[in-house]
Amino acid sequence: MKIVQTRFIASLTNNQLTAIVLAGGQSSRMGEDKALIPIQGIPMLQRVCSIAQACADTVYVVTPWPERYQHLLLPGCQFIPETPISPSSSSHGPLVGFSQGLAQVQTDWVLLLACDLPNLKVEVLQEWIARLDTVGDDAIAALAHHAKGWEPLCGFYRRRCLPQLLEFINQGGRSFQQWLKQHSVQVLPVLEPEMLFNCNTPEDLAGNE
Ligand SMILES: Nc1nc2c(ncn2[C@@H]2O[C@H](COP(=O)(O)OP(=O)(O)OP(=O)(O)O)[C@@H](O)[C@H]2O)c(=O)[nH]1
Ligand SMILES: [Mg+2]
Repeated sequence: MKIVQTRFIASLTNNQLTAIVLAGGQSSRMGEDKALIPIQGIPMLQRVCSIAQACADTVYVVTPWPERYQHLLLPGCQFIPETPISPSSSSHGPLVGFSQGLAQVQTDWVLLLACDLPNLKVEVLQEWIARLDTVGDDAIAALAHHAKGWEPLCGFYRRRCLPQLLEFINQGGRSFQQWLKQHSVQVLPVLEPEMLFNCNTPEDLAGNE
């Protein structure tokens, strides 16, 4: 008798994961809005959204400027217009933007992506997604790690971390690294570090062409 062993890998399907793309930074180092800069003819925000769509059925773009990006929104992607948390702050940073996106999420896990990641690879993200079911219950996130800390804007968060996140923000916290230090986070393996390349300056842009 032949015994066939099937290796069953439990994995989330696209409708069990939401993606949030952040597009609300000042781009002060770049000197122009990074989200709109074309890489191989496609604006960075649009590139990231199409990768996000390959991973999740629901894709939100959190931004204070939906009108600015309306023309490049892919069908199926939705804006979450960001609101200032204090009248004096024009930009409150990615952590607050993320919290406003997370508040709309219905799935257990969220893929969070910055809009300035021109080298993302769907296959690597899919591989990470396949691991999410094995992440310990105590972990609020699953992220890549490097010498300077976590890679917070290309990784996964549990929806249920929202109350802790809001508490941190209400106490004045604005740093992902500081927030993550307070919690258990699962490390994701980085086999292709170039996919995390972050395009912040004109030199980064020139080097990536
Ligand atoms: N929604 C939202 N996204 C933000 C905010 N601040 C930064 N981001 C996004 O977070 C990601 C990482 O931003 P950074 O590269 O650190 O910085 P930046 O503010 O865009 O640019 P710099 O001014 O050069 O630091 C990018 O996708 C930004 O668009 C914010 O206040 N709201
Ligand atoms: Mg950046």
